[in-house]
Amino acid sequence: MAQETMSFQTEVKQLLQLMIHSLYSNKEIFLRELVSNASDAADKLRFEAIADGSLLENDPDLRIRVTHDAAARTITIDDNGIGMSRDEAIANLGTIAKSGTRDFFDRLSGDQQKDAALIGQFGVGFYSGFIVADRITVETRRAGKPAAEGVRWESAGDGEFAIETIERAQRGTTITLHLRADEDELLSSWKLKSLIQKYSDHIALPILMQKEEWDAEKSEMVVKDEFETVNQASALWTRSKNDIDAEQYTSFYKHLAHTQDDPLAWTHNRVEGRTEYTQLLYLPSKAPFDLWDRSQRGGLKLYVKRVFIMDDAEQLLPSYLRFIRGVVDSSDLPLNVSREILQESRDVRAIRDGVTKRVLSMLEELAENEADKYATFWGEFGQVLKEGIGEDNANRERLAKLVRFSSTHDDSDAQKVSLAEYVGRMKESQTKIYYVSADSWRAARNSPHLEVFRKKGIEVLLLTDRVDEWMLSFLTEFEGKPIASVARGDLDLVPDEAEKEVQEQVGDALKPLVEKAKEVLKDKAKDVRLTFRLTDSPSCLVADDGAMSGYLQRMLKAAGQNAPAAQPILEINPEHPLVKQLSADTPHIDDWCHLLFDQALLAEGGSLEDPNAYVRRANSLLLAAAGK
Ligand SMILES: Nc1ncnc2c1ncn2[C@@H]1O[C@H](COP(=O)(O)OP(=O)(O)OP(=O)(O)O)[C@@H](O)[C@H]1O
Repeated sequence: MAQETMSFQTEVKQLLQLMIHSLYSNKEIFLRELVSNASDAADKLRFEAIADGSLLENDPDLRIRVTHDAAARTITIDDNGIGMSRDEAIANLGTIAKSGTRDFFDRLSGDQQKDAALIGQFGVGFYSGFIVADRITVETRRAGKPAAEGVRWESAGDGEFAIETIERAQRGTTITLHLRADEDELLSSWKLKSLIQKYSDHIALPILMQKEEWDAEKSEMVVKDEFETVNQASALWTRSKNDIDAEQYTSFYKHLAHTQDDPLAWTHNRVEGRTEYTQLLYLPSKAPFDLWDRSQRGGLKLYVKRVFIMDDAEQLLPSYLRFIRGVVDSSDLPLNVSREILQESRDVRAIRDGVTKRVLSMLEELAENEADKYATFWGEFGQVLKEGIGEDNANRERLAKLVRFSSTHDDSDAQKVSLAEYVGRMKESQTKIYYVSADSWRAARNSPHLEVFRKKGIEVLLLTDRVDEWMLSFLTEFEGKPIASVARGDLDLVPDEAEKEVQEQVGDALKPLVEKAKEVLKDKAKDVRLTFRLTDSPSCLVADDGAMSGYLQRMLKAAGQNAPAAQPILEINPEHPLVKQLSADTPHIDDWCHLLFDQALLAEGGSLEDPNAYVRRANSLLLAAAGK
């Protein structure tokens, strides 16, 4: 077929512009990206060859070759992997197939380091070749297709590419980079080798380069025809821990997670017994952009006896650990395992339990020994881990120890306090762990419900994450201490004798006022009672024991769910100067009662059903106070 010229998808054009101009300081990544694609292509072939051995033709030893030609000023990356058909080449090298393209552009920050990290996450690796090349030629043939169905693709990265059918004996893909004028530095075996060792050492496939030898006569290095392997070429996780240094672990992680960031921690071990597997699990230091999308696949790469089977094997991890990256290599699963089979398999369940335990141990160790790193982890992934309290019955207790809160103890919005620490600081007479929830840290901290706790010096946890209330519906106690909302039910803060006496007297005196308020507010409040939990506020709302707090009701409503409407209880502070002015027959007492209720609702972040009525009442009371 004759040569055809086609246009890149608009996004590719934009991406190329961006790549060439803003990633220049990171240009070395091109080799890592192209080698990584070649390695993926070999994995795909090995996988397809399980079902159809003939795909390997007469060339079963998979490898990558990296060569350069100083005279032609080219670098070539050649693999004998799966290759591409004409249609695949057009689709893969002319568009950005992944749906996240728009997201990619939305997320560009202008910061070169950060943008470079995004490139990997969004799978636009191939185009990075254009950072150093002003023309790229790809010659390829899909495994299983005849030699006559080879393909040549070529582009100068300027908006168009040419494609034609060629005769190609060799299966797989050869990518030739025609270097830009100022990239001569790359035309050196030493340079290329050091880049491979820096970025691609962990690739399980041999990466071959031509040998070079010193020629005394010419007094220069000469390139031989013979090839040698320049990387370790064994899957990192199959090697013994003692033979792997931190840098190798880190570089493998970067390859796996498509990121430039170092991991926070990792754990690597072989599990023996009824189900045998090797696991290498990493804790990232940064949350990916799609962490909140629970439908997003996430998880581990699955290998069976070193053969790559699938990415994102989500069955190997519970969803609340979806931020973990890593590899599981099983000795027991069949090579032709599918996602459906994974769901059913007992071995997979055993692996999933094992992986979960391992991750929890890693987190426990971090929390115990490396507080700074644990704080980083918590900041990035704490909210996701909290989902585990609801989802993972078996590990709930372990997870409860890992959860961190902000609290009135250190008066900071950083979530640093563990339940164990809280319990350690509990007052002698205190029987419960107290918390308050609100939309923001500031609102929680200023909640009227906290007033009595401040007075008594009792610590209260400040909950502001959306998952918190949901989580606590599963976590009702810790080390035998009930966890209780300060806004729900009766507080069991035992008053001392003197307080009790005063309370009884005041209670009797204000009975008529309380009865009046009950009657006036019968459509709004389930009950009205006096409270001694407030100092600075005249009133507050509490939920009945067992009922949902106002905050949770509002949250569910905002999420479009039907929250059962439960009326709150209005509590009035008899010590407040405003309340002290009131009695059942104060003029406008109905308006005063509504005002006490509406103010309490506003103070806890709620919204009024009839704001107009509130304004009218407040104004008429202000006018009355002004004597008008
Ligand atoms: N050497 C190769 N052999 C076969 N197919 C390839 C090769 N290089 C690239 N491709 C195909 O082109 C596609 C696009 O490659 P590109 O590097 O841009 O993104 P990706 O590999 O899908 O994503 P990521 O870089 O995140 O892994 C690949 O998914 C693959 O299908």
